[in-house]
Amino acid sequence: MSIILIGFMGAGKSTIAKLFSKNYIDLDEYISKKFEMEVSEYINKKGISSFRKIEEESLKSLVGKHEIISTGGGIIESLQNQKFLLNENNVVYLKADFNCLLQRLEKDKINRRPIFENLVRKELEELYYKRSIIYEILADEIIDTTDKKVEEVLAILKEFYLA
Ligand SMILES: Nc1ncnc2c1ncn2[C@@H]1O[C@H](COP(=O)(O)OP(=O)(O)OP(=O)(O)O)[C@@H](O)[C@H]1O
Ligand SMILES: O=C(O)C1=C[C@@H](O)[C@@H](O)[C@H](O)C1
Ligand SMILES: [Mg+2]
Repeated sequence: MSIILIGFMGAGKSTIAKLFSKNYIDLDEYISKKFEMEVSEYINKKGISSFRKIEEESLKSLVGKHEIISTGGGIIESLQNQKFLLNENNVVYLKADFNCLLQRLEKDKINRRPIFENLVRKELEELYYKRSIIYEILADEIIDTTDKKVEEVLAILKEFYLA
């Protein structure tokens, strides 16, 4: 079994997965290593549809092989992935208020996110609300990370799965 973390950009999926288990895989990192370029570069060069296809193949091939998987925020843009995630039993939605996510994303100088960088605030907010409904439907567990430290979120996840 694999725990699969879903949620909007900045929810902390990659951060939490790395801390939860050595046997983690981050989909963005996996794709980046496989194609020897940053995800942002891949999207800019090959387009978002191509990236979504790669995400679909990667998710399917990695589930079951790692204790925890952190997905990219847009994993649920694919209907195929939505169906796939609906059939999985350990999908955890890391959620947070829009303003909280915005603050985290603005502070994060390490990761580049074309979807975040290329949208104005209103567009990003619309995307957030559109996606939030889908994350909720697909989730088996939901952790609200708003105003929670990384360590607190990690402790809640461990309570669910390691207690
Ligand atoms: N609970 C938290 N409190 C404060 N900052 C956080 C928290 N979780 C993550 N962060 C910070 O927010 C930024 C984004 O985190 P992270 O890259 O883990 O998000 P993500 O969900 O993987 O996003 P993406 O969908 O783009 O991959 C990082 O700088 C991280 O340190
Ligand atoms: O929310 C999104 O659509 C994305 C989130 C990131 O994790 C990356 O997967 C990429 O930048 C796209
Ligand atoms: Mg991530």
